[in-house]
Parts: sequence; structure tokens; C-alpha cells
Amino acid sequence: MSTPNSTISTARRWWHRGSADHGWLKTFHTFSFASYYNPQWMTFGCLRVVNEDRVAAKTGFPTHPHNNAEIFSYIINGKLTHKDSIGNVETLQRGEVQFTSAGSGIRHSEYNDHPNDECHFLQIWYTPRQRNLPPKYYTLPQVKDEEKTNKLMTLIRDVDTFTPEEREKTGLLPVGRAIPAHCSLTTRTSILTPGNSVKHILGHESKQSAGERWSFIHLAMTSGYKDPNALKKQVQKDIAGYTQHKDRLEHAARYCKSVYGVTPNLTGDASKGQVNKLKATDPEKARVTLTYAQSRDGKIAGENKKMLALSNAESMIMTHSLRILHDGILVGVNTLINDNPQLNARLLNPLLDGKEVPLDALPRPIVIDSKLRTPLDCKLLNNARQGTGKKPLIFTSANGEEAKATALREAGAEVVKVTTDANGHLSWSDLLTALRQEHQIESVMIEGGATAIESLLAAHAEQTLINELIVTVAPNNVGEKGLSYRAPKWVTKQTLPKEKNANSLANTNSLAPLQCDPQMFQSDVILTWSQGKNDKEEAQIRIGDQLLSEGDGVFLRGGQVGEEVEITNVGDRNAEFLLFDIEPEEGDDY
Ligand SMILES: NC(=O)C1=CN([C@@H]2O[C@H](COP(=O)(O)OP(=O)(O)OC[C@H]3O[C@@H](n4cnc5c(N)ncnc54)[C@H](OP(=O)(O)O)[C@@H]3O)[C@@H](O)[C@H]2O)C=CC1
Ligand SMILES: Nc1nc(O)c(N)c(N[C@@H]2O[C@H](COP(=O)(O)O)[C@@H](O)[C@H]2O)n1
Repeated sequence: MSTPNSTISTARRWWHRGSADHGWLKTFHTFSFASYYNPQWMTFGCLRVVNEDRVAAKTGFPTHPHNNAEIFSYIINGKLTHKDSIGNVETLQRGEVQFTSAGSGIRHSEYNDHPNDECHFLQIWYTPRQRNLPPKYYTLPQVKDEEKTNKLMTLIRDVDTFTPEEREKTGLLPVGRAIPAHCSLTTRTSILTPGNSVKHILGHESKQSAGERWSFIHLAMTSGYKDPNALKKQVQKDIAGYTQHKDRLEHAARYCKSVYGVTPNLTGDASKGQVNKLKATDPEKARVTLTYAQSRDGKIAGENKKMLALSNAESMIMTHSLRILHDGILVGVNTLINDNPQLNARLLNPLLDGKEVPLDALPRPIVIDSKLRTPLDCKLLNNARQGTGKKPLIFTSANGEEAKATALREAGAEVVKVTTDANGHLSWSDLLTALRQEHQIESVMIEGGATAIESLLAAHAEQTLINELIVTVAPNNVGEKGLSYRAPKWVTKQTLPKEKNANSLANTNSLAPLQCDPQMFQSDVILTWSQGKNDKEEAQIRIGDQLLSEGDGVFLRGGQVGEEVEITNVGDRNAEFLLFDIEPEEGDDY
């Protein structure tokens, strides 16, 4: 899951691309195209157009002219008939690739003749380095999915890497031959099955032997059309006057879906496994969401650790929605003593028409408490005794504290021993293993406080433990007397990269490969980093610290010829993508 160290990566999210729904054509534009114009997104080296089109049955693009562009269609589903002014007529289907070097000028049409089915295809344009070349047409023999599964297949490469005889061949090319393009670019494709990776070496099959090399990877929307207008309407609703609890619950549910691929569902019988809970992604350990709320100036509590309502009503409902998706919620013993929390999901009661969330569906409270300082009269124990909360699970290392352990057990807790780490803290690794192996906790949400956050982040630097990191940032300042978690030691040892974006910072902190996408919950900003191993209904790939969903792309700049880019399928579905490896030219920008 690597990219060269020097790489700067910029994600191009599906919902941020230009898009249009003309009825007969649904289209996304990575770069400015047709009526979509954004000077920030014009070209990437010789890559000028990356469109993802869905053409309805019995419609298409009527005859239109092109010149000085190299146009490439990659069919994902359906059929597309191409006709042009140099006499080519061809119907393309899945696994077929067609390339037109328009040169001094051609006219062509692209039409979906099928009576019922839409045609889904990618259309890519390159800018050739020479103008007014003679127009040419190429197709590749149909490629079966198996031939490009878990390996990269080159579709197009620089004409200068072909022999003079190979350059002369047009039309249907022999099996295994790539198409020649008049630019310094290699275009490759692959279908990655879940859990598999491919490695691309920058400059592969190009004539460039050294220097900088850019790449762009686009993950196709193979599971279906994602409607940007529906999303836009939803977002407008999200940010405009939230007054209804129901709207807030819906917003929280959508957020959970986007992060985990599941929504909180409380209508089923939890004892029969009918309530959605996150599944572990590691057979050994519980999966972990680390989540907390902080002020804009980075404080998680006030002076003398005073508990503060940092989250607003809407983000608090989101927090309770997260709670219900997990089998357990863990806090440090100081939080327990200080805040006396309930760690339940009472804000979701309206989902059940005001009835209490049933006990079976609630997460189990977990406390890390080496010296058994948990107060016998805390709310967690009271709730367990009254049947409104599950039996708290207290992890300890205490030796010779049998009397307190017995008292806690009598008060309704389960007290379990776990090893300590080099810092004298309970070992996160052993604790997560114990949760999964011995206590049937597949997923745990860790809420804090400060000491727990910093020790977990430090442990994660040694061994990947955190699946999701979700931080609510409230728009207020607490002031210098507030409580913040300290940067773990390994952050201060490192030099921050020049480009201090969240992703590179995550890298520096060994939190790669995680990805950050902010979301607004009223005036709170929720930051989300995820490893991406979730039950998503769509394909997901990871490239360095970027996690791509279907329809997303990523631009990589700054890598050098010979360096490696690894692409990994982290979802549960096949991921079909195109990779463009480009030699940037003097003055190229994007
Ligand atoms: N804004 C937010 O989202 C949240 C804020 N908070 C705030 O945090 C504050 C409490 O934070 P803080 O005082 O730092 O205490 P914590 O709640 O983080 O508890 C820390 C204590 O837990 C015990 N512990 C056992 N194992 C570990 C381990 N592996 N790593 C870390 N601690 C371990 C230690 O006590 P021992 O040695 O006795 O075992 C340690 O001192 C409160 O003010 C609370 O309001 C809390 C949660 C969320
Ligand atoms: N998400 C979030 N936002 C805040 O503003 C907070 N203060 C907290 N605190 C956490 O929630 C616990 C209280 O839980 P209950 O309301 O009693 O269920 C507190 O102990 C912190 O863990 N979280």
C-alpha cells in the first residue's frame, strides 16, 4: 500500500467532479468539459479528459468533429457503436477498447443501439505532442476479465516505444499488442479482487529512463450509478436548519453508512443478531473506532478535567449512533471517575418511537483500570444492576487487590486481568485480543480520555490497531487550562513534511494508511480517518494514504521513474480501475 515518499497525492472525489444528467446521458467529468468549467481541473500532463458516461438505450452522440486529440473508449457494460469519417464502423462491448487519433480531423458518432440496456463506458482524451497527424483508428481484441484480474494490463503506450513496423498497424491489433499514443504516457488497467494488490512501476514501458513521473488512477463506478443531484439535495438539507430529531438521526445514519457501510438498525431482535453491529476485520482482535470530541483549540475537557458538552446536538446523536454499532465502549478509569458516564445510546430512543433501546442492543461498557479505582456506586454499575445497562467489563493488572475485585464483582462488574506494556499501561494489543477471543466483542469504540487516546495512538504507531479515527471538532475555544491529549513522542521526533495536509501528517505519525474526509454536523466538523476495511456495497481501493470509492480518482505527482505505486483492493467487491502514467512536461500544471 505504498506510494513513493516524494509523492503528493490529491483525491478527486466522485461527487466533486463535474456531472450532468441529460436523461439520455449521465456523465461525470474529472476535468473541465462541455458545460463544466473549473480552472482548477483542466489537464494533468497530456491527460485532458476523463469522463464516465452512461448512455441510455437507443441514444448516443451524433456525428461530431475532433482534431488534435487522441480519444479512447473503455467499455464497462453494454454496447457502443462507433462510426467515423475514415470508414470505421464497429460495435464495442465489455472488455473492448477503441482508440481514435483524430490528428488533422475526423468526424465520428457513438451510439447505443441496444433496445433496453444502457452503455457504461469511460472516455479518455490525450493531447498529442504533434499537431495535425494523419487520423488513425485502433481497437484491441476483447480482453476477458480473467486476463486482467489481479494483474496490470497495458492498453496504450507511447508510439516511440514501438518498432516502425508495429507503428504502421492500425485497426484491430494483434493479441497482446498495446495501442500507440502520441504522448509520453502508459495507460494500464486491472480488476482487483478483494484483498489483492498490484504494483505499478512509474515509467513502465515508457522511453523515459529517469526523472519525475505523474500518475492518475480512476476507480470505475461498477456497482451502479451514484446520483450527484440526490447527494447535493441531501447535503443542502443537511446543512440547512436541523430542527427535527428525525433529520439528525437520518444524518447520523447516512454518516455511519458512508464510514462503515452499515446503518444503526434497532428494529430487529439483538439477541438473534438482527441489530447491525460492526464485525471484526482481524480474526485475532476486536476492531477499533477511536473517537472523541475536541474544541477548536484542541481541548477535550475544561479546567480541572471538567466534562464539557463539546459536541452539538447533531454530532452527539452521531456519537450515539456510533456507539450502537459497536459491541463495546471503552473509557479510561479517570473518565469513569470524573464524568460518571452511562455510555448508552439513549439519543436513539426516538428511532423506536420513544421506547428505550433494548438492553441486548446496547454496547457493553469497558473500563481500563489497572489499580481497580472504579467507584462501586458509578452509573455503569447502577445501570447494570437495574437492567438498563450491560455488565461492565473492567480490565486490570491489579495484584493483591482481591478485596476490591470481589467488591466490584458483587457490585455487578466482570473483572479481568490483562498484561501491562513497557509504560505500565494495560497492553492494548492483549486487551483487544482478549475482547475478541474471550468476551465476544468484535468491535469496540474507544472514547478517551486524554491518557487513553495518547497511549492508543502510540500503540498504533507500533502495530495497526485503529480501524477508524473519528474526531468531532467543535467551533469554540476552551482556553489553555483545558485538557488536551499530548502528541505521542513519535510525532515530535519527526520532521513534518512541507505540505502539511492531514494525509501527510497521518503518514508522518505512522497513521497511514488512513484517509480524511471532513463532514459538517451543524457547526461541528467531523474528521474521519479509516483503514477502509468495511462492508461497503461498492469497490474500494487504497493507494498510499488515499482511500478511493467508486467514481473517485487520485492524482500522484512527484514520484520518480522506477518508483513503485501499489494499489490494493480493501473492499469486498472487485475493483476495476484505469491507471495513467505520464511524463510531465516543462510548465505542466493541473
Ligand atoms: N471530549 C471527549 O470526547 C472526551 C473527554 N474525556 C475527558 O477526559 C478526561 C479524562 O482523561 P484522563 O485524565 O487523561 O484519563 P483517562 O480517562 O484516559 O484514564 C486514564 C487512566 O486509565 C488507566 N489506564 C489503564 N490502562 C491504560 C492504557 N492502556 N492507556 C491509558 N490509560 C490506561 C490509567 O489509570 P491506572 O494507572 O489507574 O490504571 C490512566 O491513568 C475527563 O475530563 C473526560 O471528561 C473523556 C472521554 C471523551
Ligand atoms: N462525543 C462526545 N462529545 C462530547 O462533547 C463529550 N463531552 C463526550 N464525552 C464522552 O461521553 C461520555 C459521557 O457519556 P454519557 O452521556 O454519560 O453517555 C464522557 O464520559 C466521555 O466519554 N463525547
